Amino acid sequence: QYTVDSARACLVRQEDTIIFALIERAKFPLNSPTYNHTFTSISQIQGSLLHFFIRNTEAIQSKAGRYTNPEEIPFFPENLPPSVAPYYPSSEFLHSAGALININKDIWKLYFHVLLPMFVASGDDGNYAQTAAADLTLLQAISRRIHYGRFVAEAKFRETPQIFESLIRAKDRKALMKVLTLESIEKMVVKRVEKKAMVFGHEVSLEHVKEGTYKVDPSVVSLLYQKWLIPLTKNVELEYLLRRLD
Ligand SMILES: O=C(O)C(=O)C[C@]1(C(=O)O)C=C[C@@H](O)C=C1
Repeated sequence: QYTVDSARACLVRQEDTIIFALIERAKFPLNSPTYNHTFTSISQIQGSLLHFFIRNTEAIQSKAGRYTNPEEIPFFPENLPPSVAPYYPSSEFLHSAGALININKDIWKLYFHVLLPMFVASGDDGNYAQTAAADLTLLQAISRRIHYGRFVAEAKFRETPQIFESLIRAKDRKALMKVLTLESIEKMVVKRVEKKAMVFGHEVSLEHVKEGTYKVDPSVVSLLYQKWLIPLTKNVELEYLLRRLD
């Protein structure tokens, strides 16, 4: 079962996943042909190599059961094949109306237009398939983190329903956002991810740990959390709560 504390612990663990995924994507330059809709001339591939890669990977993952887990949300939910994996009964923690919140289209646009240019170098090294794979891993990690706001919100609601119910009925977004916001925790998250990016991103050899060079810029990681990941998680929390009494 989820509690506010266990949900927070999960967000902390997801930081590791996101930072390693950032490091893996930052290994490659922008590699813009990956995203070019006219680059692939093979008739089997329609659209960009990235679209081809992600649609097909999501189809396989869907068959293998990835999206039977409510923590996972696909980027292309249209026409996904059903899971063929054995059914595993999971407890239904989320309220059904809010469980369906999906802001992956916004995350997609944000990722390619704003985030990616912040932490990859310009250039082209020809590793387009590897680039698409690294993008998908990172997009999935970011999407899971932001949509995890549904679980955080449900846990908060269950701990103190009396605080939330009247605000939800009044659709008082401003007051709800105020209750959901804990500035001290946000500051801690932003500082911690910067530190993790330093620790995980060091060049390590047997002789020494090289100071001052990082595989992904720690200040970019903290900015990413401060400006986008935390605010979007809070938006998901808010939208979830607004549907909580439906
Ligand atoms: O820890 C919480 O209470 C959350 O709601 C998560 C989170 C975050 O995104 O990290 C979001 C809002 C709070 O202001 C603090 C942190």
